[in-house]
Amino acid sequence: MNSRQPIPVVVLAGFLGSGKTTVLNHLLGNRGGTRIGVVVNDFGAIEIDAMSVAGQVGDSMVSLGGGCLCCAVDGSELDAYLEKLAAPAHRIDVIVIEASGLAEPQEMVRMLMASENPDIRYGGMVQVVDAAEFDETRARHPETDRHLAVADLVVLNKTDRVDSAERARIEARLAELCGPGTPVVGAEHGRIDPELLFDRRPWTETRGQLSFEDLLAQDQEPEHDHGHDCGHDGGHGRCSHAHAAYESTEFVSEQALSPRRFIDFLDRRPAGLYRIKGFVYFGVPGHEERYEVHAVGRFLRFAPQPWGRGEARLTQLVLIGSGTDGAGLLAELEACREPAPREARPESMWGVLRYVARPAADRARAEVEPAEVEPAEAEPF
Ligand SMILES: Nc1nc2c(ncn2[C@@H]2O[C@H](COP(=O)(O)OP(=O)(O)OP(=O)(O)O)[C@@H](O)[C@H]2O)c(=O)[nH]1
Repeated sequence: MNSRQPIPVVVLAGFLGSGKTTVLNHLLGNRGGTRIGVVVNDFGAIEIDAMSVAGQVGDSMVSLGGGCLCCAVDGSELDAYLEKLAAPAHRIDVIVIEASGLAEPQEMVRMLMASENPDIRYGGMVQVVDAAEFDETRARHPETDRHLAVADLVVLNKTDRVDSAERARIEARLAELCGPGTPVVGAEHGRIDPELLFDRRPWTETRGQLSFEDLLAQDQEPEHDHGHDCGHDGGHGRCSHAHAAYESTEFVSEQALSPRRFIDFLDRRPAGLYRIKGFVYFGVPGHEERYEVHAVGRFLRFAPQPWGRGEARLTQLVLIGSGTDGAGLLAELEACREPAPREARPESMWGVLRYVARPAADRARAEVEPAEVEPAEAEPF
């Protein structure tokens, strides 16, 4: 069995100076043992300290050390660089593209969705917004509103530069401009929880030979020995970040979940629920695989995969959010349990299958807008 999963590619967009590079540097500096591939259009923009020890890998690609590779591209080269970054030898877990200057974010998303590269999959679009320049940016760049409408997650950055009344006004405006239920995460200096975008592995998982830089980073981040510092200790734990408070709710079920009820739950998920990850067992005849689920904001994907040999048929989910009602979410998930999955009709899977990435050939033909492939509502049947 080929255990290699396609690498998620997250698009980080936002207007000039909104803080994309700051967010990126924060993600790189707090990635735990996760190996990140970064695509930027200008190395100069990356300020991470590791650049000082960066080694050249060749072909405009540099190693940022400790599991990060970075390449600088223009739009036409993107596919080629994604292919290079996704090469198994690099063991990259997630790729982040800083979209500015490369292409319109929609174009980027379309390109990723049409990509024939089986080693990557589109992983959602994050739009960074400068709180202090909100009105000016919209006035100068009317396309901002279009970008916000297709974002899966919005980072309202530079919240230190506005007072609470102004922040509330911007958040209310964003709620109108963004797609229904799109989460808006406030941040100072781009400090968002990396877990909102990708899984952070424990250091030990990806550490082969310890490099000097690995040791240095571990020294600086002693809390990373469990892979993250969010106090995700099962149940409904509060995160201990000084900059933001996120809660993590975990759900495990030995019983299958009803696809219809689960899709209904996902369609109704509150905007404060920023991320869902894990896998689901539906057990519907013909669809007994392990369905990996990945949601970033409104972005939602399922990926069916075979179960490992002897692996228990379980559903295991982690839900990360802010201001979420953990007990309420668990109660809703409990209500999704299905005691008799084998009696379910195959059509009951349609709602789930709509979120499974289709083969590249189909995707290229479809020429769809992101909003159309991430419908907000389940199929009525
Ligand atoms: N006060 C304040 N400044 C910030 C914050 N985030 C970023 N900055 C500053 O804003 C400036 C622009 O940040 P960048 O991260 O370079 O923004 P960018 O979107 O990558 O910019 P371009 O690459 O030019 O599009 C830098 O001087 C940052 O230090 C924040 O939350 N608060």
